Amino acid sequence: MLNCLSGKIVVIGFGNMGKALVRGLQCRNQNIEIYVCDRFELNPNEDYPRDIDFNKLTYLSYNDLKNVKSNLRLSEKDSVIFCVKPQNFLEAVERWKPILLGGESHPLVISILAGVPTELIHKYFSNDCPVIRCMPNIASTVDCSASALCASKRTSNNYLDRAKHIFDSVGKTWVVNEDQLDAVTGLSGSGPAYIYMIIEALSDGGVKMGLSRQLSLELATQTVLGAAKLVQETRLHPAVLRDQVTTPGGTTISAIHELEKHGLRPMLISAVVTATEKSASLAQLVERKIIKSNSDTFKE
Ligand SMILES: NC(=O)C1=CN([C@@H]2O[C@H](COP(=O)(O)OP(=O)(O)OC[C@H]3O[C@@H](n4cnc5c(N)ncnc54)[C@H](OP(=O)(O)O)[C@@H]3O)[C@@H](O)[C@H]2O)C=CC1
Ligand SMILES: O=C(O)[C@@H]1CCC=N1
Repeated sequence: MLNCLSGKIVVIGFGNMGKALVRGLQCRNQNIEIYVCDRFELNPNEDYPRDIDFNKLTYLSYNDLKNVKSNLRLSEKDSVIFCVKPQNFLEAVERWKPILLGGESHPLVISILAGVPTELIHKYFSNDCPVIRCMPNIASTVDCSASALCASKRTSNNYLDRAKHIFDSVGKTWVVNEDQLDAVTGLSGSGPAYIYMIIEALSDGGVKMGLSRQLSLELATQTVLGAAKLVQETRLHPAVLRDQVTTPGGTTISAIHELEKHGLRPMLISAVVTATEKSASLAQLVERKIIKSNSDTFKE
C-alpha cells in the first residue's frame, strides 16, 4: 500500500485532522503534490506536527488567491479532502470549488465531516464527480487511525481504492456501508475522547492512592495500550481476557463489582448511541445552511 498514490491532493481545513492527514501522506507517499487550504496564514510559532515538511507543500490562502487559478488545475487523477467542521462546509465549498473544481474533468472529492452524507455532497458537485465519505480518528496523528469509508452510489470502486490508500497512510481502514458511518463516528471517530477520559480517571485513582501524577499517567497509558494490543493480537473476546486478570477473591473482581455498580458499561454504550444520533443530526444542520444560502441568493 505504500507509495501507490500519485497526482495532487488538496486538503481543505488545516486543523487537527488536516494536519494529521498531511503528515501521514507526506511520510508514506513520494509521488504526490500536497496543497493545503485554510482560512489563516501558516503561523511559524504554532506547534505543527514535527514531521510535516512545509517545503513540500503549497499553502493556498483564503484571502489571497490571485495566482492560484493558473497553477492549479485538478484532473481525475487528483483528490480534494474536506477537513473543515460541518458548519463550515458550505462556506468552504463556495470558496474553493470555483478554483479547484471548475474544470472539465473531476477530481475525487473526499469528506471526513461527521454526519454529512454523500448524497448531500453530490448536491454541490457535478453528478460525474466521484465522492467518498470517510470517518478517521485523531490517532491519525500517530498512524493509528481506525478509519471507515464508503463510496457514494455513483462512485466506482477504483476511487474507493484510492481513498483507501490515502487513509492507509495514517492507520487501518475498513470499507463499510454508508448507513453504518454515523455509528462508526459514535464509536471510533469520537472514541479516543472517551478513552482519554478513562486514562485521566485511572491516573487520578493512582494519585488518590499516593502515586505521583507522572507515574500514574504513564502506568494508565501503558495499561490501555497493552490491553488494546492484547485484544488485537490474540483476537480473544475481551471478556475472556478480563477473566484472565480476575483472580478469584482477588483485587480485580472487587474493582469490577464497583464498575458494574456504577454502570460503566451502560454509560459507554449510551455514549456511542448519543454520538451516533448526533452525527446523524448534523446532516440537517448542513442542509438547513444550504436552504438558507439558497434563499439568500434568491433575495440578492
Ligand atoms: N477532530 C477529530 O477527532 C475528528 C474530526 N473529524 C471531522 O473532521 C473535520 C475537522 O475536524 P478538526 O480537524 O477537529 O477541526 P479543526 O477546527 O481543528 O480544523 C478545521 C480547520 O478548517 C478551517 N476552516 C474553516 N472554514 C474554512 C474554509 N472555508 N476554508 C478553509 N479552511 C477552513 C478552520 O479554521 P477556523 O478555525 O478559522 O474555523 C480550521 O483550521 C470535522 O468535520 C469533523 O467532523 C473526523 C474524525 C475525527
Ligand atoms: O466531535 C466531532 O464531531 C468530531 C467527529 C468525530 C470526532 N470528532
